[in-house]
Amino acid sequence: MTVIDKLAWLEIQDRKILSTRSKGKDTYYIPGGKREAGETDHQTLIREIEEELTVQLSPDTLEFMQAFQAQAHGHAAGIEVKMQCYKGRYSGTITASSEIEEVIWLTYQDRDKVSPVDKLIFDWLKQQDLID
Ligand SMILES: Nc1nc2c([nH]c(=O)n2[C@H]2C[C@H](O)[C@@H](COP(=O)(O)OP(=O)(O)OP(=O)(O)O)O2)c(=O)[nH]1
Repeated sequence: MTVIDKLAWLEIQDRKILSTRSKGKDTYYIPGGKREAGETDHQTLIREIEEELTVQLSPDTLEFMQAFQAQAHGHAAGIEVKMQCYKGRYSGTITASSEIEEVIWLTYQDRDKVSPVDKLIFDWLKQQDLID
């Protein structure tokens, strides 16, 4: 089985989770991306979050939360994505970069608008009473 190795940033404010939508897509993704050869979790996360949202994650504040795995959205059946999720503080102002069309704060009511792995994450956040 192929598993795509991704790091994701779980940023919750006012009991909503930060999500993004790429140009031309109709499904929301939690921000993050794929590891490049030799990168640590922290290096991948910091790079991807800066690329997508133009903010800088503070390395000392990054804290692993949980990993989730499911069918990768937009890929053939059997290709899965594993998202290792971290929380952490940031500096700067969250702004959509050129690759992102929309930045949005979602609640559990928006579960049908996110990818399969994000549905697992939404379920977990709801269970932990972290999102509305
Ligand atoms: N970042 C992110 N990726 C997700 C989420 N849910 C989900 O299925 N994915 C999937 C989309 C793809 O099927 C899979 C691998 O991404 P991809 O192969 O399209 O990677 P990419 O070129 O966009 O690379 P990258 O910028 O994310 O590093 O990750 C999510 O919530 N956030």
